[in-house]
Amino acid sequence: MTGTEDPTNDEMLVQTDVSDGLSASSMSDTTNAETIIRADGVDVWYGDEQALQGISMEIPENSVTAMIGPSGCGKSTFLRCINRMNDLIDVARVEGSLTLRGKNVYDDDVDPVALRRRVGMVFQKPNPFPKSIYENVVYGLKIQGIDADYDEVVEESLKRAALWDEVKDRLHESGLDLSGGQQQRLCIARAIATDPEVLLMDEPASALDPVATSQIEDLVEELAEDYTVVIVTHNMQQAARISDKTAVFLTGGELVEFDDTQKIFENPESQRVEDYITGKFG
Ligand SMILES: Nc1ncnc2c1ncn2[C@@H]1O[C@H](COP(=O)(O)OP(=O)(O)OP(=O)(O)O)[C@@H](O)[C@H]1O
Repeated sequence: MTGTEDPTNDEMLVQTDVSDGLSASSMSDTTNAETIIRADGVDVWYGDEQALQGISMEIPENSVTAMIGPSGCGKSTFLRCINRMNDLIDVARVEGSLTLRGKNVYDDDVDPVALRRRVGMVFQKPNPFPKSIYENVVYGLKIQGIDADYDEVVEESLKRAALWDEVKDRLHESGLDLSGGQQQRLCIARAIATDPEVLLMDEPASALDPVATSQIEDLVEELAEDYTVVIVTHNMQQAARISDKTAVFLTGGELVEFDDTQKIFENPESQRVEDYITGKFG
């Protein structure tokens, strides 16, 4: 997506959600943080091909959890399980249990639309809608018919996304006129304007230059004070810098190790993980 097109189906889905009204709690001490997402034996198939095998992990709230591993090992697939974006792929089948605050998101009575409001998503390439900065931020609220003080939401969301100072004098100019890094922060502002609990980020900095990447990394760390961030990255240094927990997936869709980030990078249990993070393969 070049940023000049209409919103894709995925973006529209994330933005057209209807609220079930649950809001984030705030907890800054990740050591004692409660589990917000628990995967237990999650298997995913695309047709006959198994993409994830028996994934189990507990993600603490108000923390950054990184998913790393070689291309095709299932990181994005796992991310998309959390807000049921895989529902949109006809051939995808998910088994096992994946709970958000104790409720299995795959239960029949869970509305995927309401779920996606609690679990926002930021995509790899910045994809502002072809609208003003202001309209981008309030888009989700407006199409959900949520009445709010839009001016306040815009200011608050842009401040939380560390973009306010750069755009406060041109809120009615097009979001597409911003730099790539600013566009991605605008997309983050758009994702948090509807007050989700979890933010899923699929390689949010991979299309950005080093300065913009560093701004996004700082922002992710700040966002974890109010949100639970789950981020897929190809960049191991980035995972080491910004995450509290790291999940290492390896070929075949296996979660080989999940632990505190420092442990994974300094003293992993698995030889395969050590080989991967020291660059012996992948
Ligand atoms: N829509 C789909 N239809 C069929 N197979 C798919 C689909 N999406 C992913 N796959 C397959 O599932 C496996 C895992 O893919 P996934 O994109 O989750 O991996 P990844 O670790 O995120 O890869 P990358 O780092 O390259 O983005 C791959 O074999 C991929 O080809």
